[in-house]
This record gives sequence, structure tokens and C-alpha cells, in this order.
Amino acid sequence: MSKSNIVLVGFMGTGKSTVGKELSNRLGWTFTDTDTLIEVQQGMPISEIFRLHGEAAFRKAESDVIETVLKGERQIISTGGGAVLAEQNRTNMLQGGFVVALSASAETIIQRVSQDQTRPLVQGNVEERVKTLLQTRKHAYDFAELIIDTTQHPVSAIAELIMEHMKK
Ligand SMILES: Nc1ncnc2c1ncn2[C@@H]1O[C@H](COP(=O)(O)OP(=O)(O)O)[C@@H](O)[C@H]1O
Ligand SMILES: O=C(O)C1=C[C@@H](OP(=O)(O)O)[C@@H](O)[C@H](O)C1
Ligand SMILES: [Mg+2]
Repeated sequence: MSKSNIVLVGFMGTGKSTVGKELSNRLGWTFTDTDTLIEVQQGMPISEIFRLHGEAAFRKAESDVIETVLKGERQIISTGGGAVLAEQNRTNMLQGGFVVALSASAETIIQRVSQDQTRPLVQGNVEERVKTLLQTRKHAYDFAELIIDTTQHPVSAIAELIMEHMKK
């Protein structure tokens, strides 16, 4: 494989953080979750960053982290669901890594994100918020080099699919 990082993108709840950890364990590559890095840098959870500083400040931090992290190599980089919205981030991802998009059915996403109520963009009526955002971001992940629907697959199978693809 010519590219030295794997970048996971996709809507909230498609499994980027979970699959990223699994891939990192299997490949022995460093695991980096951009959300976790931002939380460590700012010393507070994502929900607090949104609440105290607003989404725009979070997006700026996210772009900075993506640019910095992509300078390294042999990393599995799990991004947040909105990281792909900025064109510069998409350009950096494609330049610095092999970009894999994870997807899932709306029902699956609703079920998965309902179990963890910390995501600031899907507070309140989770079903309605997810459906609206899914519509807004319908084509946001199309730029990826590989797209995997995770609805019917366990995490281990998704990691294997990605590893199989890297061998080609
Ligand atoms: N393939 C899968 N099958 C079943 N549950 C999954 C799968 N991938 C992730 N999950 C679960 O869905 C939830 C969201 O996963 P997470 O990795 O945080 O997604 P993301 O980082 O894309 O928002 C977690 O509870 C996780 O255990
Ligand atoms: O879709 C989004 O805009 C967001 C997704 C979250 O990450 P996950 O996709 O890992 O849940 C996190 O970055 C933040 O809450 C915003
Ligand atoms: Mg995540």
C-alpha cells in the first residue's frame, strides 16, 4: 500500500471509533481518534466544547488536528462525522491516507447513537435529528476511496474487509 495512514470517515454511529481501534490492534498501527485528541487538547468533552465555544470553534480545532495528525504515518485515524464537510479536510485526508467511509441504515444509526447520548448534534428527538442530518449529509462521504455498509457486519468483519482491500 502506498498510503501510510487509513482514515475512517462516515456518519455518527457508523462505527469509525470502534472499527478504528480494532484495525489498529490487528495492524499494529497507532490509533488516533480526532475527537479524543480534541478533548484532550481542550480538557473537556466534545459536548462542552460545543456548549461553551460553539460548533465553529470545534470545527476549527478539528481541521487543525486533522492537518497535524496526517503528517504522521502508520496510523488508523477515526474522524468525527462532520469532519468531511470542509473541503480542505477532504483534500488533506486524500493526500495523507487511504480514506474509507463507513455507512449504516438510518435505523441502525438511530439505535447505535441512542445508546450514547453525548453527541451534541443529536440531542432531543434523536430519530428526527439523525434523519434530518442524514439528508443534509447524503453525499458527504462519497469522496472516499472505499465505502463499507456496516449495518449487517460485526466490527471484526469490517476490519477484515478493509485489510483485504489493502492487500490488493
Ligand atoms: N458493526 C457494528 N455492529 C454493531 N454495533 C456497532 C458496530 N460498529 C459500532 N457499533 C456500536 O455503535 C456505537 C457507535 O460506534 P462508534 O464507533 O462510536 O461510531 P462513530 O465513531 O462512527 O460515531 C457503539 O456503541 C459501538 O459499539
Ligand atoms: O457528525 C458530527 O458532526 C459529529 C460527530 C461526532 O463524532 P462521531 O461521528 O464519532 O460520533 C463528533 O465529532 C461531534 O459530536 C460532531
Ligand atoms: Mg467516533
